[in-house]
Amino acid sequence: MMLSVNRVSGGYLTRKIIRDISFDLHTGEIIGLVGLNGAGKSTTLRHIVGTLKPMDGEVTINKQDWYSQRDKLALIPDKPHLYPNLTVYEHFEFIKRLYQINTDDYLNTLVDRYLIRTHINKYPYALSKGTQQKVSIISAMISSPTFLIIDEPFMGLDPRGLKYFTEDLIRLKKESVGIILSTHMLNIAESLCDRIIVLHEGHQKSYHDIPYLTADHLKDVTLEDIFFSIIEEKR
Ligand SMILES: Nc1ncnc2c1ncn2[C@@H]1O[C@H](COP(=O)(O)OP(=O)(O)OP(=O)(O)O)[C@@H](O)[C@H]1O
Repeated sequence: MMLSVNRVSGGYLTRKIIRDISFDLHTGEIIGLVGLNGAGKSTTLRHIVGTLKPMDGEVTINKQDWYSQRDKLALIPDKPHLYPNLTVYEHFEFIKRLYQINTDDYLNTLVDRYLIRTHINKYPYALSKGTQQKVSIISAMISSPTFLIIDEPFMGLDPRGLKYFTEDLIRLKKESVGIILSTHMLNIAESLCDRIIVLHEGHQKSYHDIPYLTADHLKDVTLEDIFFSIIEEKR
């Protein structure tokens, strides 16, 4: 199965932020999206999950319109969007009903893995930022998406959460989930991703396979070196 971003341009009202973005995401691969603050990473992801409609171009899943395929997508946003009037338990129940999930096995595994059990009856206001982020991660994972779209997930996580989340991304990739990961952590992007897109001022500046980045002629070059050479080109 393939998610295709075909020459997508878009932004907010009349303000165009991203221009002519194109790539294909296959199931079982992780694409990293990196760029400076304001480069347009979140805006790109919003076009993929359908929060924003492209001004030009289109997003398709298996060549079908995004709308008909939207249940195959899940988003982990950079800031968790939790409902203030629902407890953690009620959030998970809501997702279970929405996606008609009949078993708690996977949910229970994740709740223990991310140490959420003691918070299960709390409302979002009583949760730390990192715990809210974990609730958002679990909510996205239990919906068993074909494509998981992730916006800068690492910032609020403690070292243990970071380790388990990174391992979960590798597991999901093995289970044939296609993942887009927007992040500022270039070392994590380099180790986890199959391909990297560098976005700069709304333009897709580089789109490389990790095998290309680690090929002989670039063997002493890191993603960080490539990143800086791209973003400082014009200065
Ligand atoms: N809701 C919005 N309404 C209007 N403009 C917005 C909105 N969200 C973002 N922008 C603008 O779009 C541009 C790109 O922002 P975006 O959040 O996509 O960047 P980013 O690469 O994700 O940055 P960061 O790394 O800081 O998260 C910025 O100039 C920002 O001001």
